[in-house]
Amino acid sequence: MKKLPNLSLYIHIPWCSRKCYYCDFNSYQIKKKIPQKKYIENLLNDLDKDLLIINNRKIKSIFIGGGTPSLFDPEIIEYLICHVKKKLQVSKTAEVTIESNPNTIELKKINQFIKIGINRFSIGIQTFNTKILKSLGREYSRSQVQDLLYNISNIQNINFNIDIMHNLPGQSYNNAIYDLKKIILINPSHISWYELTIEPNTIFFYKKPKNIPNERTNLKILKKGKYMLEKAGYSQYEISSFAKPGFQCIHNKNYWDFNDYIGIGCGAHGKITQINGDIIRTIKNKNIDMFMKGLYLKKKYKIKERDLPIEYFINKFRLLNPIKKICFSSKTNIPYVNIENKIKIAVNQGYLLETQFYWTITKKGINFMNNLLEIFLN
Ligand SMILES: C[S@@+](CC[C@H](N)C(=O)[O-])C[C@H]1O[C@@H](n2cnc3c(N)ncnc32)[C@H](O)[C@@H]1O
Ligand SMILES: C[S@@+](CC[C@H](N)C(=O)[O-])C[C@H]1O[C@@H](n2cnc3c(N)ncnc32)[C@H](O)[C@@H]1O
Ligand code: SF4
Repeated sequence: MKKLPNLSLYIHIPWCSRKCYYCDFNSYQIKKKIPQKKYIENLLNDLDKDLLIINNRKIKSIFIGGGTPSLFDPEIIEYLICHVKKKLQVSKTAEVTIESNPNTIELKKINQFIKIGINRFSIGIQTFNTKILKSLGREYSRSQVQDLLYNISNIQNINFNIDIMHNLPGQSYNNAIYDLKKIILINPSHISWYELTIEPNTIFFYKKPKNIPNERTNLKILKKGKYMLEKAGYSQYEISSFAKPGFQCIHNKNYWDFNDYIGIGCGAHGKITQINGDIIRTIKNKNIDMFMKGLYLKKKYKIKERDLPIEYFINKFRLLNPIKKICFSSKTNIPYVNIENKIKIAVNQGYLLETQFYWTITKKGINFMNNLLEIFLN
């Protein structure tokens, strides 16, 4: 029987204390008390439906993302994890992440989460500059951030990630480098350094910030930032991800390696390969009220063969390292000859290097990723 790809579980919690102006993730500002228990029951029912298509496979990682899942009580998250483990075989060494931001988590909560089996924390800081934070629609006090980061970095052997952003409104070269310097001093095991993108359906899309750094400044920030991160022992293994040795994010890497994942919760998506080679995409309802009424599934379909190369490369190219050619066929079930011509075009245009066993993305390919990916559009 054909070996199926690794499988992970993504759990979406869609509430936030407020909605940031740049964010297009499926998240909603809390208006009344969150019906935590009711939502978790629905998550578990949603999972039951997906169990039918996963063939009893073992789960290698769990990611509780959002939104802001740390808004939930640890007892409720414990109930969730406990029941997930009854329904699925979760590997004993599974990475279990929870996302948080500084105004929804403190030392006591971190310790409670550790006790119930969370072994990776992801904290969204974005920037230390209060003025810039405000312009993003985010607010937390300086002492909240300082206390949290001091406390978490003093927990022995803790695995934690910090999200920060650059290319922010009003952010100078010095501001951006100062943020990175501060993060490096805190010494997290993982840093996600995102460039702000203006996404449709966000406040920034309708009211574009005027004072975003120009391209020259942004390139300077990127060059210096990467140098600082590498010098501090973080190696870049994905466009925006930097990790200390042994701390690459197993869950996110699973996506980029085009492996499988179950996605439960409002707006979550999943990708699940079947024994016959079909790759099934699931997309859950984004609307909380509909989800709570048991209308979990929005769409479920077999990914068309003609769409698989672009889906594969959108993920794989993010990892920047050489791609083993045989992996393409083993993950997509498409013979290599089907994409041979497109690869030739990408090589001729200088976006890819091809050797007997590998494809490697060039500097030009990284800088003009969209042009490279366009070649694989059918
Ligand atoms: C979905 S959020 C969840 C984390 C948590 N709610 C928080 O904001 O701290 C994950 C991360 O995505 C990044 N992000 C969200 N929107 C972005 C955008 N438009 N451009 C770049 N990064 C973005 C932010 O760094 C954020 O921390
Ligand atoms: C942008 S990444 C941030 C990861 C973080 N930097 C880390 O290293 O842990 C995480 C976000 O992606 C989104 N996400 C990930 N997997 C998803 C899925 N299967 N369905 C829907 N959203 C997903 C969620 O909004 C989640 O908060
Ligand atoms: S960035 Fe995080 S806190 Fe802000 S709206 Fe998005 S999910 Fe919520």
